[in-house]
Amino acid sequence: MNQHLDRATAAAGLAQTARDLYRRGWMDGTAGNLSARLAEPAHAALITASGRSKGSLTAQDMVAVDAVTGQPLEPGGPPPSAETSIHAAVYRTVPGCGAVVHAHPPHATAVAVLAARDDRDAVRFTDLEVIKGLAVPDPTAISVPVFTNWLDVRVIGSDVAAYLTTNGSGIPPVLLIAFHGATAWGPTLDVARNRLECLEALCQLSLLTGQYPARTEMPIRGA
Ligand SMILES: CSCCC(=O)C(=O)COP(=O)(O)O
Ligand SMILES: [Zn+2]
Repeated sequence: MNQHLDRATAAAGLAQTARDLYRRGWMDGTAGNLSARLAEPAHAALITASGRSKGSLTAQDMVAVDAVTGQPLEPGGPPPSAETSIHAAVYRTVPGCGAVVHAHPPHATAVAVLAARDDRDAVRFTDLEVIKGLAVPDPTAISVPVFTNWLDVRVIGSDVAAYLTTNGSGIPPVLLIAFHGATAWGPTLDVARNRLECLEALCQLSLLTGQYPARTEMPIRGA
């Protein structure tokens, strides 16, 4: 089933989701960006404009971009998110992806900081029930990749695309960016947001229990 949305529905859903995540403290100080695929034109997605407070977005704060390249489709409008290339990397490599959600949730971001300090490129979570919310074949353990927070965001996008292409299906639909935040995706905006919530819950529980996630034993990077 094609779950891609008309522009008004997509804009309303993105603004509502951004308000919700902002109120939770996951999008402070203009942090975060959200996108959803549009039913038309083909290959289009609507993404939040760059640098806006995510607590008070309106339909005018959404930008249509080519979902595969990330290029704006309506020149002269507001600039799309500075992190559009990461969204495009997910859309072009994950079949059926309808939405991407990026935020700076405190516990996920803390784990991304700790992992980077330990020079890890992935963190492993085991046993926690909430893993089941990530739609993975084996819910007893997952490895979540941690990407370098390159100043040139296009390089992060390239790294994400290479990882998703190499590792294919069966990997968790979430990632961490070192010293930065977390991203999740799914067939719909609600599913992508739920998955981001599951990742934040995993990170929170791991930190609360003193079980900072174990080093993954799997080489998960394609490159
Ligand atoms: C103060 S947040 C720095 C940029 C960032 O990480 C982010 O998520 C928001 O970037 P955008 O261009 O989408 O507003
Ligand atoms: Zn960010």
